[in-house]
Amino acid sequence: MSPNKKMPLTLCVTSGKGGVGKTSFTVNFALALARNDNRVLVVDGDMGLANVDVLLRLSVKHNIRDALESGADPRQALIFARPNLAVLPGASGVPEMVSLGVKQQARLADFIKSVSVDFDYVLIDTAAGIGSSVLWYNRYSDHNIFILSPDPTSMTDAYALIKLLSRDHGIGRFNLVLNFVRGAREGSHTVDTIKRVTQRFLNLELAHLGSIPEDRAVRQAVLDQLPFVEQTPGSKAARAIHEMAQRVHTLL
Ligand SMILES: Nc1ncnc2c1ncn2[C@@H]1O[C@H](COP(=O)(O)OP(=O)(O)OP(=O)(O)O)[C@@H](O)[C@H]1O
Repeated sequence: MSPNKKMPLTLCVTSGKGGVGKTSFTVNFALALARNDNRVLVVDGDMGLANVDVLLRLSVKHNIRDALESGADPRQALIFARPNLAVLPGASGVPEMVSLGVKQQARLADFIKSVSVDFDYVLIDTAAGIGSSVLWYNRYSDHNIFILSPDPTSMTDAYALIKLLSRDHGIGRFNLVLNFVRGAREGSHTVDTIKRVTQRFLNLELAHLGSIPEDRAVRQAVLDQLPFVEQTPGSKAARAIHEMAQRVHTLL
């Protein structure tokens, strides 16, 4: 690497509650960034139940765990899924990868760093919950993107994870993406509520990167194993993703 080479910006996509659209967001946001001439790496950091490869219909030969254990060149595990877009597939059904020990964390950090150098953005799709791999990925990344839905359980779980990360892990900045929005009023009410609560009880200002409407195109794209920004580029969800990709500099 040349001494002046810019390091990639690493963004961790996380949520607290499961099923709120982290993987759909990560894959489609990555594609939108890739189409804006950025070189993007998606790391499937859901160490127990990986599925980035499923949404892109990729055939996986080596995953993150195989590459870590074999000591082979980590780049061999990368799949070049689209122009400007590579994927480091996660391990599925491997419970010990969910709770990382300190040594594993150090190896994973070296490993991800070594594959990241050729990219402008690294997006890490984490597991749901507050397992040690989720906390570690949040600490490792330059910035986080918190996906939540207007569902009160999603807000409660996001709040719990934000509290844990700010209190015990030194993270002071949180960027929200609201998903499954069914109307402007619901969207702004949800964002205002979580911002007010975190300001009042944690003394934290949350940033709002954008909102994605509930959109049948998203579910259909998952069923067809194609990203919705490709399958239905004119859909409301795809337009929302492209707008956020244009605003990515606000995370810096
Ligand atoms: N904006 C949306 N409109 C409609 N359906 C959506 C939307 N976003 C996500 N979904 C659907 O919600 C389901 C869960 O999405 P996804 O797998 O991306 O969530 P996740 O947070 O990554 O889940 P997990 O925590 O299990 O990893 C999928 O079936 C997806 O199609």
